[in-house]
Amino acid sequence: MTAPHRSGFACFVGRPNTGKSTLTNALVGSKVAITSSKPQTTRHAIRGIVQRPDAQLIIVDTPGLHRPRTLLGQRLNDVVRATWSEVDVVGFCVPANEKIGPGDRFIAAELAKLSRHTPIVGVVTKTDAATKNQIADQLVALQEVMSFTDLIPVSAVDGFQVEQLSDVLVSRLPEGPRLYPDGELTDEPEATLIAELVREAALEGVRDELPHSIAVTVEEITEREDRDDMLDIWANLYVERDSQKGIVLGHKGERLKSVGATARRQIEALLGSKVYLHLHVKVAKDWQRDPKQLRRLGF
Ligand SMILES: Nc1nc2c(ncn2[C@@H]2O[C@H](COP(=O)(O)OP(=O)(O)OP(=O)(O)O)[C@@H](O)[C@H]2O)c(=O)[nH]1
Repeated sequence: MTAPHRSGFACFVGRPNTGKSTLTNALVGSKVAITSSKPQTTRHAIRGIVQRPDAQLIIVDTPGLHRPRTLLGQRLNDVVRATWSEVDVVGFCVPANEKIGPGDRFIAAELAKLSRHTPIVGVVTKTDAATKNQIADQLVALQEVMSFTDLIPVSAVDGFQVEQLSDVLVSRLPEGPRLYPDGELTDEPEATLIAELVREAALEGVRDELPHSIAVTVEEITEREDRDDMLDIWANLYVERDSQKGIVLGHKGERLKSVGATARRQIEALLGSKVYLHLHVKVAKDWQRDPKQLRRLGF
């Protein structure tokens, strides 16, 4: 009897520089390609898809969890937690060659709340950069921070146990068919979050005039061909009536310009990349009362 096919979502969490991206690439097996096709099953950014004969493992991205200092910081943390609670398995990454610190403990405390519903796999990364004793000590130390369903040391650089990690993650997925067509590797950056940032900026100062009339869609995100540190983002800002369009645009479009500038700065902070924001205002008549429009706007 062959094993049932499994499919589902995983994400890696951990302090910056703990090797999450490199590990994702090692698991996926080739550089993550960017396609424009929008996944239907998740609103989160897809980092890569591990295609195996027996399983499809979709690795999603989360922005880092921070000690929140601002409302936006709290919002971002909410997004992170929402992602964690929607995946089938979480990998908590801690490098073998660095002492476990307060940053790791902060994340572990958050993850512990999740562990009743979601399996958490402890991943000791960068084993190639540590001695056998260091690795053993780190496994013990990590186990003392919180309890895991599995604990595994890996190296994305020399490939040590990458296959085994893939097996462990897959074993935690539910049975199910492929969710994406073969060969499709998708990377949808935080489109939902970007739309939220634009909406926030647009509502600043005019909340009373445009209570709930604004919706934002992110139509496309592309990398500039001639430079890899610049993203072009096309977003539409929908209002319900022509009169509201004037409010959003402001005198000679000045208001929209400043909304765009505010949103751009926040998006750049979020993505860690320079951004050119192409922002267009459109009227979608009475969209709040039109189910078809609502669906199109992501509600
Ligand atoms: N020696 C060694 N270095 C690694 C390994 N994996 C990642 N690195 C290095 O560690 C650094 C951080 O790796 P990333 O994969 O970018 O880490 P990350 O956790 O995704 O970082 P953030 O995006 O900042 O959260 C890079 O310089 C990598 O080359 C590994 O298995 N062994």
